[in-house]
This record gives sequence, structure tokens and C-alpha cells, in this order.
Amino acid sequence: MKEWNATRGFAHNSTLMLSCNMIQTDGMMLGFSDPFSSEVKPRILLMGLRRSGKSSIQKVVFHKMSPNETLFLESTNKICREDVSNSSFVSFQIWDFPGQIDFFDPTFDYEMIFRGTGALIFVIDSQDDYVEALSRLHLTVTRAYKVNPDINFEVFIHKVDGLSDDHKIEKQRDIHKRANDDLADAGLERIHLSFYLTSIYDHSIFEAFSKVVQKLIPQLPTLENLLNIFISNSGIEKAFLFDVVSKIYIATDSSPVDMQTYELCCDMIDVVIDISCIYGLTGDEVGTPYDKESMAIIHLNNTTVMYLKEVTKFLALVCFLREESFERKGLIDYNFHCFKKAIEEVFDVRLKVQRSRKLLSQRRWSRQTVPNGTQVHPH
Ligand SMILES: Nc1nc2c(ncn2[C@@H]2O[C@H](COP(=O)(O)OP(=O)(O)OP(=O)(O)O)[C@@H](O)[C@H]2O)c(=O)[nH]1
Repeated sequence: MKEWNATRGFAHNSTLMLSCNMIQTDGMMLGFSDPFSSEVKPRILLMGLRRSGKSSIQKVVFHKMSPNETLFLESTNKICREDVSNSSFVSFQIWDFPGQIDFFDPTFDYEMIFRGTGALIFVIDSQDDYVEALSRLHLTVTRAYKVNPDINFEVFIHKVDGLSDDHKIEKQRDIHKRANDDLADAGLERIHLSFYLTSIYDHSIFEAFSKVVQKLIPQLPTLENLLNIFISNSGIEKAFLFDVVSKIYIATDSSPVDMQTYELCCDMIDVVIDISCIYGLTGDEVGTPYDKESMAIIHLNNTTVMYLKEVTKFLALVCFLREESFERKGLIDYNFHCFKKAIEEVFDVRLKVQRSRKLLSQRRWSRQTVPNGTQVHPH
């Protein structure tokens, strides 16, 4: 209990900037306060049939809700928009759609929704019959693709915790085949669907979300490159750049990721935050459990060392290395210092690009404003 509270307190107090804006679904999509938002923050849509697990995914990944608590979630009956702005790299909007909503209703402006979308996550309940879900997936994907061919289509074959390993692979193969056959029949084989086996009861949902988010980070190749250089010069075997609050890893080096390593990293972040919440905060509630001083070293009993260091207010680097390589800690720390500086530079460039883009769209917007001050939607 303490564990979850500590983590939850952190998410709430310091970083996760959440604003859940309810948008009425009757009528047009209306009145977003920031008309430039879609240009600055990519949109991630969560779609799928009722009770497939959309809200649970959002709550577990971004609100630190414990999986068991999702049993009591009520059905979503409005589109719920949420801003996730943990860091300059992890910054997007998630739109949770109610399962029963007919978003192809003529009064519903789906073109506007899809136009600003970076990724569409379609959730399929693997414990249920998925025939209807597949036809809905086909309809959603084909409509969305017509409006915006740049959307990444991500299919979460969800709730796989109840399935054996063989069963999981079999389900994935079947869903993959059927979904792609449907697209081929419609002459749309160029649409690429990515599939993930997910569950909120283990780390698979965080790993899948990490991959979805990574595709929306234009600087990913640069970050990967920096990590590759860092590990090869420091005798490190594997390194992840984590968004501490959501435990999404926004980049890793180019060696393959195995689930166990990822899980260990998540556990290490939890331990650091929890210990810091309990022993690191002063009584007056000032400060956060994660700051410039945050770092941790864990020696595992298989001669591996895990090393965590703060990169920015929201990002942590978690590395795996052999004990003998850790003897050169001075070298690692020096290389880390260079790595951190490089990351800051990438941040700065991104901020500059964002600012100039925003300025440009503001100018475009004001040109479309009629003289009496009434704004015209730029369609
Ligand atoms: N076993 C299992 N159950 C899950 C998982 N994810 C969600 N659930 C359960 O599925 C049920 C429905 O979850 P919701 O998140 O409300 O589903 P939804 O898609 O948002 O539903 P609507 O709001 O009606 O569209 C809840 O009882 C969750 O506890 C999972 O990974 N495994």
C-alpha cells in the first residue's frame, strides 16, 4: 500500500500534468482552448469496443492506478482528453473514446480528430470473441487512413494475462492474419498495423506504450545514437532513457530489449522513488523525491550492476553493466556528464523548433481572423 501511495504522490505532486477535458460527443467537436495544440503535441487515440480495457490502460500507465482498482472503473461515456507533458520529449494528448460511441455519426467531426493524430491505438480484448472488434478495427483504420495516412496504427491485443504462452502466440497470429487479410481485400495492404500483446497486470502495457510513444519522438535516432556512443565508451551492456513518472522508456541503445531487463529497470525506479519519498524528503513537504541528486546503484547477485542517474527533471538513465566494468566508475561518470550535456542540447533544439512552429501557426491563425476579431476555423 505504501509503495503505491508513494509513487502516486510523486506523480501527482511533481510532474504529471494532467488536464482531463471532457468533450461532449453530441454535436461537432468543439471549442478546444488552444487551436495550436495539435501542431505542438501529437495526439494518441485510444479506441476499441466497450470494456476492451482502454480507460484501464490510461489509468494504469499515466495515473499509477493499481490494476485491481480498474475493476471498479465506470464505462466512459464521453471522449476524455488528457495532456501528458512530463518532459519535452514525452508530450502528447491522449483521447480515450467511449466504446459504444458511433464516431462516424455525421454530426461528429472525425476528420478533425484524425487530422491531428499521431498514433491510433486500437484495443482488442483477447479474452472475448474478436470478430466484431476486427470489423471495427478495419472500419476505423480505413477511415482514419483516408484522412491522415501518416497515423501510426497500433493494435493492442489486450488482457493476455489470462492466456498461456502458446495461446497468446496463436491469438496474435490469427488477429494479425485476419486484420491484414481484410486490408488486402480492400486493396489497402500499404496500411501498416503493429501488434502488441498487452496486459495491465504486468509490464507489457508499459513496454507497448513505450514503443508507441517512441515512434512520435522525432529525435529518437539521435537519442539512440547518443546512447550507443555512451555505452560503447563506458563498458556498459544496456542503457535505457526513462521517463520517470510513466516508466515509459523513450529510447534505448540498439541492442535488443528483453522484458526482464525492462522490468528490473521499472522496479529500480519504484525503489528509488519510494525510498526517497520515505527518507529523502524533509518534513516541510518542499522538494520532490526525484531531483539533481537522484542516483542509485544496485548490485545484483549475478555480478551485474544497475546504475541509475538523473538526466533531467523528468528523465533517468538506467544502465546494466558487469561488476568489473563498474570499477571504472570515474570514466562512466565522465561519459555520463558528456551524454547529459548532449541531451540538453537536443532539448534546446527541440524547444526552439517548437517555439518557431507555434509562432508560425499563430501568424497563420491571425491571418485567418476577420477584422472584427471573430475567428474562422482554418479548414
Ligand atoms: N484481465 C484483465 N482485465 C483487464 C485488463 N485491462 C482492463 N481489464 C478489465 O476490463 C474491464 C473494462 O475495462 P475499461 O478500462 O473500463 O474498458 P473500456 O474499454 O474503457 O470500456 P468503455 O469505457 O466502456 O469503453 C475492467 O473490469 C478492467 O479491470 C487486463 O489487462 N487484463
